[in-house]
Amino acid sequence: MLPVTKDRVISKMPQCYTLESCIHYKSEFDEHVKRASQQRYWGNLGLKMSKVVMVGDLYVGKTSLINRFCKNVFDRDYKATIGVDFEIERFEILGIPFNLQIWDTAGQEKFKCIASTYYRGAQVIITAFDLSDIQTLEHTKHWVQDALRENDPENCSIFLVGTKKDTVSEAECERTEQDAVRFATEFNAEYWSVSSKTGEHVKDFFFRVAALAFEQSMKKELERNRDSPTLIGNGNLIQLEGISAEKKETEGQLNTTCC
Ligand SMILES: Nc1nc2c(ncn2[C@@H]2O[C@H](COP(=O)(O)OP(=O)(O)OP(=O)(O)O)[C@@H](O)[C@H]2O)c(=O)[nH]1
Repeated sequence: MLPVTKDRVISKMPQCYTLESCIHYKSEFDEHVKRASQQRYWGNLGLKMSKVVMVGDLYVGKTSLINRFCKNVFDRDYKATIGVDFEIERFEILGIPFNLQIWDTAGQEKFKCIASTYYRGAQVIITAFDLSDIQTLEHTKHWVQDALRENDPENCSIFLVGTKKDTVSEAECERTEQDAVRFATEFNAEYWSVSSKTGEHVKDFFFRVAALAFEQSMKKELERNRDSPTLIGNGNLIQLEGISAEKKETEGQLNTTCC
């Protein structure tokens, strides 16, 4: 099993990728897992939700991918996304509730300016292309650039997803994947191929997204906690006979001056 790293490109999705294994194989994670058992420790962390934005050309299957995962449905009729839409999907990782807020954005040019206002604050950017339409792959670069413009690249995980796997032959898929992996390497993304129609790889893909987002948000919290040393009380909190210690001290100083 391959270790989980942000910058590794998966040319072929390992079938055995599960949320548990993703987490388990991160060596750095062991330390966190131990601490996770200390409920008080986790109780102090604000691990709740990560924002995911899905971008890509119109008709590549962004809405279908989200609907397959969140509602387990597939609609063969095309209904263009107008502006944006979102779903919240709940996970429990290491016993900790963790949500993904998945934003579906419109691929149509006329809605792009509305959709792009929702890119901000994303921890995960998913850029989708149609495996049967190579042009849509070429456009992913621009979609990622646009999404990154609104975010800190250091804090974003990027996924490149080839959709409609059921519509291409094995050979055609492999040919396109060679280009896709090249693109993914260029923008430091993980590559996956899925079919919303059959459901192939869809669940594993979103589990992987959740695992990475969770790990990212946990690391951020740990760093934040490390930077701010625990303060046990302060002048305003420790009360001496109804007057704060800080106030007493000030008064004491005043008194000393007077006498
Ligand atoms: N065969 C097949 N068709 C798919 C798949 N995913 C999506 N489609 C079809 O492709 C068309 C476009 O899908 P959407 O999910 O609406 O595409 P979109 O990227 O959200 O489009 P915009 O909202 O305009 O940006 C629809 O007719 C879907 O039924 C798939 O995995 N296999």
